[in-house]
Formats: sequence, structure tokens, C-alpha cells
Amino acid sequence: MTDILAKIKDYKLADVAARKIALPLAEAEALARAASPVRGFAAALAGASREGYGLIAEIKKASPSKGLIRADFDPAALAQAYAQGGATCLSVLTDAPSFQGDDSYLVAARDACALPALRKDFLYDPWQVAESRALGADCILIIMASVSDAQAQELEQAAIDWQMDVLIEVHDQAELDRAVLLKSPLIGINNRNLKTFDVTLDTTRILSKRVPEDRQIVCESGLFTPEDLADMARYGARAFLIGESLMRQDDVAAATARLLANPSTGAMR
Ligand SMILES: O=P(O)(O)OC[C@@H](O)[C@@H](O)c1c[nH]c2ccccc12
Repeated sequence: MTDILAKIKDYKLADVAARKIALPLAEAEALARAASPVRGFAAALAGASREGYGLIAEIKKASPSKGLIRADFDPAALAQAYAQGGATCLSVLTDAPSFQGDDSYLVAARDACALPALRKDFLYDPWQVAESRALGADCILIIMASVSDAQAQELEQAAIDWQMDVLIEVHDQAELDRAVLLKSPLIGINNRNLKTFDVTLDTTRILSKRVPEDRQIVCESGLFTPEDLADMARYGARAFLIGESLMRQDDVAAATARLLANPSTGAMR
């Protein structure tokens, strides 16, 4: 049976091929050049993590494993609530078939606040990096489980050329070994296996020890409480990517502030 990530990759490659015909690279690049200047994503995260926690707050309507997460879904209002609650950065899902995302959500969310924004999607082609910048993205995601080393390098270089930051996502030791060959300081440890969608914080407990000191760990997925963050901070994670647990709150700003209120001090790595 094909895993979920492989299915996503199949339709994404077809989608990108169609998009590239509709918007040739030169046109995508012209739009990217005209986009609003990048807001430093990695720098904001590093700054926030020094004193407290860095939070990448995710705007996520639905997911393959959870179905609809938030019915009352207004990306601009959610971005403002996250900013008000003290989030450091935004992550906005733009994949439609699996996550009910939309490119316009990224534009609306970023326009509504001053936070740097990650385009959360499945990237395989440097054309998508130009497209991401054209939409205003300040950072892209590279999912090591879904790309070759050569592809990862090509995507990272394209992001660097656009002055964007890169979050390199890993889920196991082999992917981490490949990730550290890249230049980006941001290593996302995804507690969710994108092939099965199983989640365990043991992923961070195990992999964090192997992340070089000069890289920043972003602990991703399956985080719900301040205790979860404090637990993960013991393994050297000071930055977190959180979607579902915040998306399920009535008062997103208050919930965000609560999560960040008492950051633990002293990492153990
Ligand atoms: O909703 P959660 O469990 O807080 O997870 C957020 C984020 O980590 C998750 O959405 C995610 C991490 N990596 C991804 C790659 C693609 C799509 C989604 C993701």
C-alpha cells in the first residue's frame, strides 16, 4: 500500500506541472521580485528562543488524520490572534487536497500581521520556491522524507537566492544525517510520521541528542500543553511548531499566551 506522503507527492507533482504551464518560471520570478520584502524567520525564532520559547503557530483547517479541525476559519483573524498571543512566526498550510489549505490563506494571514510566515506545503521544484516568495512566504519547508539529497539542495539554494529561510524537517536518524549536510540552521523534528501519521514525542527525545549544537531544534506536532513544551525543552527544544491544539481553541490569542507564559529555563542536551 502506498503511504500518505507518497500519495501527496503524486498529486503534488501533477499539480506543480499544471501550475508551471499556467505561470512560467520567468513570470513566477517577476512576481517574487515584486513581493513584500522577507521578514527574518530564523532570526525571529532565534531571538524568541533565547529568552523564552519561539513559537511557530500554524493556521490549519483540516488534516488527513484529524479531518476538519476548525470550522470557523478566518486566516487573517487567526494570524492576528496568534500575533496578539505572542507567537513568533506563522505557518500556513496551502495544500488543498489533504489539508483544505489555500494559497490565499498565506497571503491573508501574512498581510494581517507583522509575523514572518512559513509556507507549509510539499515542495519538490525550485519553481515552487519562487511561487512561495510570490505569495509572500518568508520561509519554506523541506521534508527530507519526501525529497532526494539533490532536490533538497536545489530547493535550499533557491530559498537562499530569494533571501528566504528554510525549515528542514526530519523524522528519523537517516533523515537527520542528510539534513545536517544542508546549510539551514533550522532543523524541525516532526513527531508525526508523515507516512502513517502516528505521533510520539519520543521522536524528539531520541533525535534531539543527535542535532549538532549549531542548529536550532524546532519541535513539531503533537504538542498540547505547557507541560509538553517543558518536557521537550529538557531535550533542547526551545522552538515549537503547533497547529491542532491551538486551532481547537475558542480564544486563540489567550490560548497562545497561556502556552508561552512560563517557559522553562535550562536546556539539557
Ligand atoms: O497540528 P499539530 O499536531 O500541532 O502539528 C503541526 C505541524 O507540525 C504539522 O501540521 C506538520 C508538520 N510537518 C508537516 C508537513 C506537512 C503538513 C503538516 C505538517
